[in-house]
Formats: sequence, C-alpha cells, structure tokens
Amino acid sequence: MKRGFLNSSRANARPVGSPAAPVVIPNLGTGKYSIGKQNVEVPEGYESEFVHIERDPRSGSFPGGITYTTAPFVDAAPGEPTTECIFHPGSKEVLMDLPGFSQPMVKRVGRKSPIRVKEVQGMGLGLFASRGIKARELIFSERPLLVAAQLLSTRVPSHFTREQQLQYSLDQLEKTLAFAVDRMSDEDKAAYMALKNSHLEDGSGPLVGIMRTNGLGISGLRPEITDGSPAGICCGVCNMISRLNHSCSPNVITQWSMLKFSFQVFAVRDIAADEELTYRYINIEASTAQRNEKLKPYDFVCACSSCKDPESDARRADLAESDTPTVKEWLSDDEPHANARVLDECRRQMELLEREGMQAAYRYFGVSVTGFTVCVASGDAESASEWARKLARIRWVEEVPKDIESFLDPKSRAYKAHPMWLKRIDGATMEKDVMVELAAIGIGSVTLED
Ligand SMILES: C[S@@+](CC[C@H](N)C(=O)[O-])C[C@H]1O[C@@H](n2cnc3c(N)ncnc32)[C@H](O)[C@@H]1O
Repeated sequence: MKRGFLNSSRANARPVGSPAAPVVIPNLGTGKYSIGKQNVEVPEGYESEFVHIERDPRSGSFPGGITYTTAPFVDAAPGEPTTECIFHPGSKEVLMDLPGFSQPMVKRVGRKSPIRVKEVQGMGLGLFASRGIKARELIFSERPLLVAAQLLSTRVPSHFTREQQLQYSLDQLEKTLAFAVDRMSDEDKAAYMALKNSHLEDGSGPLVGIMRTNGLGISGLRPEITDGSPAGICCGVCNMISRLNHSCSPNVITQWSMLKFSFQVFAVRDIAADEELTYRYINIEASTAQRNEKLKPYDFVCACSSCKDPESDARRADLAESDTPTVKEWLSDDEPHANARVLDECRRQMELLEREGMQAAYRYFGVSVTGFTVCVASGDAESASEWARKLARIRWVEEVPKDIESFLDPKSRAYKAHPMWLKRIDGATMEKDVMVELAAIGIGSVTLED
C-alpha cells in the first residue's frame, strides 16, 4: 500500500484546477477547414428539433435537457459581473453543492489595471503590461461572458451524410448559443460579438466561431461524464483573456476557480512594462511542426522565438523524452550517489526549461520540488534556497508547500525543522523508520508488508 501525495501518480500529473487551454471542439473537426468547406446543406425541416428551456436561476437542472442560467446564481457579490451559462444536467448542482459558492472575484480589471489592449502587427489585438509585473503576480481575474458545454447532445438524423451531421451539429450549437448571447446585457453582447473569429470558412456560425477561437477549457462541470472524454470539458469565453495571443514560451498562465467562478491570470516570469502578455493555446513540449499543426484551427503560423530557433526542437524533444525526476523515484533509488544523480538531472532539465521559456509547464514545478527536497535531505540549505526561490514563484500549483517563503534564506531555522533535513546523505542508506515517518507526512512512500 502506498501513502503520501508525492507517491501518487498525481505527483507527476497536471494539478487540480490545472491551467485552462483553449478548446477546439473535437468532433466538429480540428483541422483548418476540415469540415463544411463544401457548403454542406442540411435538408430542410429539421430545424424544429431545437428546444430551449429557461429556468428560475435557483432551481436545479432537469433530466435530459439543457438549462440556460446566469451564474453565480447564489449570493453573488453586488456589482460583480455575471456569466450566461448553457448547462447540462448536473452542472448546476456542482455549483449549488460547492461549499461557500460563490466567492467574490479578486483583482478585477479596474482603473489601475496592469494591462491594456493594443494592436499587434499581424495578430489583431493583444494584451500588454502597462507596468512591470513580477513572476507569480495575480495580474487579473475575469468571469467569462459565456460558459457552455463544448458539445451538444442533440439527436442527429442518422440518414444524414457525415458532413451533414457535422453541419447539423454546428447549426444546433449556433442556435443554442444565440439564445444564451441574447440573454446577455447589451455591453456583454457587444463584447462577445467583437471577439476574434478564426472559423470563418469551416461551417461554424459566427457565435460558434467565436467560441471555438476564444474558449478556455473548464473541467468539473459535467459530473455525468466520467470517461475522461472531451465532452466532459466546458468552454468559457472571456472578454479580456480572449485577447491573449499565443506563444510557445508564454509568460502567463490561467487557472479556473470554480468557487469564484472566474479565471485567474498569473505571471510565470517577470514581465517588463509594455511587453506583450502571451499564453499557450496548446501543449508546448511538442515539436515546432506538431505545435503548428495543433494551431491550425486558430488560423495562424506561430513565429515566436522558439519556433524560429532551429535548436529549440532538440531541447524540447530532450524534455519530452525525459521523465520528470520525482521525490518518489529518488527515495526508492538505492544507488549510493542517488542525490547527486537526481540533482544533476533536475539542474539539466531546469536549464532546458528556462532556456525555452517554459516556466508555464507543470514540469517546472516537478523539477523544482524534487531539487528542493533532495538538497534539504543532503543538508545543503544554500542550494535548497535556490530551488525554493523557483517554487515561490509558482502560485498556480496547489502542491507548492505553503511555507516555501521561509526557505528563501539559507540561514533560516525552517531548514533544521524540515522533516527531510539531513535525512538522506549520499553514501548513506535511509532507515526504514525514517521513511515511514516521512511517508506519514506525505513525503515519499513506504511499502507496507502484510
Ligand atoms: C484568442 S484570439 C487572441 C486575440 C486576437 N489577436 C484578437 O485580435 O482578438 C486568437 C486569434 O488571435 C490570433 N493569434 C493568436 N496568437 C497569434 C500568434 N502568435 N500569431 C499570429 N496570430 C495570432 C489568431 O488569429 C487567433 O485565431
């Protein structure tokens, strides 16, 4: 039996409330113009199947149907923005059952905003820092204009061709969105309609096109979908966040807070005044060619510094092929120089991550926490404090130790009080009872024999 967080597969997986990624509606075609280019006509007479139901904001969902609602619907703070939602059964209950829902947003974009919208040549609009921003800063929070399931569970006539079925689904989704957009205030409606649409020629209607271009993934709102399929992810469309352009070396990350029903935007490294804020739309560990393939639905070819650097691919491939060093594996490594070996690997990967500007990758946390723990166990507070400095910049990963700031000073007393302090020096084996003790507080693991 295994115990402790750092043993679990979660230690290496993306964290709860992980950064949202823009949504590409999966079964509606992900390639550029992969559907609808032929101007597919759906036979007449099928439009009547569309049904919409509006409900009292506080009542729950009903079996089999979708519900239009305005969130947060319970105890919304006065003057807070609201979101038009298209919910499937169970979504509303997720929120109603969430203790403390909803909490007020923090750091809304106001008069002293650290960001401004500006034209970027060849990219349309973009977001820029209006002052210097420090790594880990919460730059702003935003409640979406719209939250909707990515896919509608409509019954598609089976005698349609595949193209007709896809077009039919797009048309149904467009009508569903139209009803929600119509419920928005004039200001929000205008904001939604002014967003970029890069799906002008693939059969998407204007509202669907805007959702596909700007939507950010939100998990946890479709409890009935338990198979991990994309249908379980909802899509949030925001006004400001939607202006973030893509970079493969992004300087911000977004995180969804269900409790605050809003996205939070954090700086992953220092951002200079007037620098553009950029965000990753796709997995950034992939090669340049793979990344640009994934970006096709957004209708641009990325020209960020990594995409232009011929040596970047080798560095990213190296990372993609290397396992993130974990505390769990280090503890079960009996080799006498495990500390030095694991630390070398942490340093090597960190150098690649920093060189590639990949502070937004979850691996950045994994490498830092392992490097920190190994240094503490070796009694090397000086090196541990360097890793602590990196960890202290990561505010969007829940597993960063809450007291990490107390390890920034290598002379801090926190070191001697750390449960791992001097517990594993190279050349010495670790006592079983020490491992049991550590596992009990969530560091490492022990195998409990029957
Ligand atoms: C979510 S919007 C970003 C904001 C957008 N630039 C605007 O004017 O509202 C996504 C669209 O912005 C453009 N875009 C985003 N990142 C880009 C980049 N790195 N290079 C060129 N165009 C980009 C593409 O048209 C893409 O479909």
